[in-house]
Amino acid sequence: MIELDGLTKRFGNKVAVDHLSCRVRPGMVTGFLGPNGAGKSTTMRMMLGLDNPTSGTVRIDGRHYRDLQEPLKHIGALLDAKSMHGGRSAYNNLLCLAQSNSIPASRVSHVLDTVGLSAVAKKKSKGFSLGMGQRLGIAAALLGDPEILMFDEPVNGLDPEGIHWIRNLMKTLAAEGRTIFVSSHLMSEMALTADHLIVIGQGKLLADTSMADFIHRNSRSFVRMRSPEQERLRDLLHTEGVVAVESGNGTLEIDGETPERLGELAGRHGIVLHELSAQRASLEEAFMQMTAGSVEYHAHSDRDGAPPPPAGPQWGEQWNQQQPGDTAGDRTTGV
Ligand SMILES: Nc1ncnc2c1ncn2[C@@H]1O[C@H](COP(=O)(O)OP(=O)(O)OP(=O)(O)O)[C@@H](O)[C@H]1O
Repeated sequence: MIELDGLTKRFGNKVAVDHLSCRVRPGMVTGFLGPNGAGKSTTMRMMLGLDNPTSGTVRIDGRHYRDLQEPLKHIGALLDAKSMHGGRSAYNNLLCLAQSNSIPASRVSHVLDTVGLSAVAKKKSKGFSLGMGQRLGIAAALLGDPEILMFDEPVNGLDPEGIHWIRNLMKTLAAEGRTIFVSSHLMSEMALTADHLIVIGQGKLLADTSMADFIHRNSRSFVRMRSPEQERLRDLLHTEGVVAVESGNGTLEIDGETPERLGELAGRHGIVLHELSAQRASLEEAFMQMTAGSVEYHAHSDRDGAPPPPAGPQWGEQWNQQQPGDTAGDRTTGV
């Protein structure tokens, strides 16, 4: 378990992490989300004792990182894949780490095998591709067989096979009861990997909840219907008090109803349907919805001449408006 209590980090006037309090629990993959500059890397660096908090605390299994003896046996991390000594072989890089934490040399070969780098174990790591460097960083994280693992953008540079592999590795490690904490900007990948999400914006905690709950609260779900007898269908829905909105291409969108009820209704009146589908937003859409208009760093296209987006709601505002009552262990915090 990783415990953050009032964790705060200032760089001069810049508050990178702002009174962050949350728990990263064992037995699941917890995704760490936030737009560029939200404070994710700074938070992870403080967890590993690489940055000192301005105030607040972070504990690894109840202890400060600096108080852990042989820390690689408690927490393994992939933060910067380029942090390896380029002039050393993959094997020797890992051997040095192993020796500094009293880890038997046999683990080096074991983790190189796990990440698929055995064939290049004797090659200098400066010649490694981005993906190979990423695998070596993951091997280092696994070296001490720790109960807690932290990965910052682990799929960066990996090919599709590598992405599939790291996804399954994280799920397997979580199923063994370990604490897995992972950041990524790849929402589609995060949606497939994480069970739980911690979301921050401008250094503050915005959401600490299950993946399903996050998507449910931050996205619209509706039923889409299409029929060659659209007039009859519209009349029927109107008569039944169902509000349908036309969305172009002859489709109707209906909020607050189930496909089962609408399908049965159409069936009872002999109306042919060409489409009846439940529409649920993706994690990416839910994330964009939550962060709309409040991201710190926007890109603008010069070519389309579009003006910058209007000032939207602040981070987490929409989230806070949608609080029907938290479930145990799940919560959100206002900005
Ligand atoms: N050493 C530093 N000195 C000054 N400012 C810093 C330093 N490290 C981070 N910051 C600032 O703190 C804020 C948070 O940065 P951080 O790298 O933690 O964000 P992030 O969520 O990891 O971003 P990204 O998704 O782009 O990697 C940013 O505004 C960044 O410019």
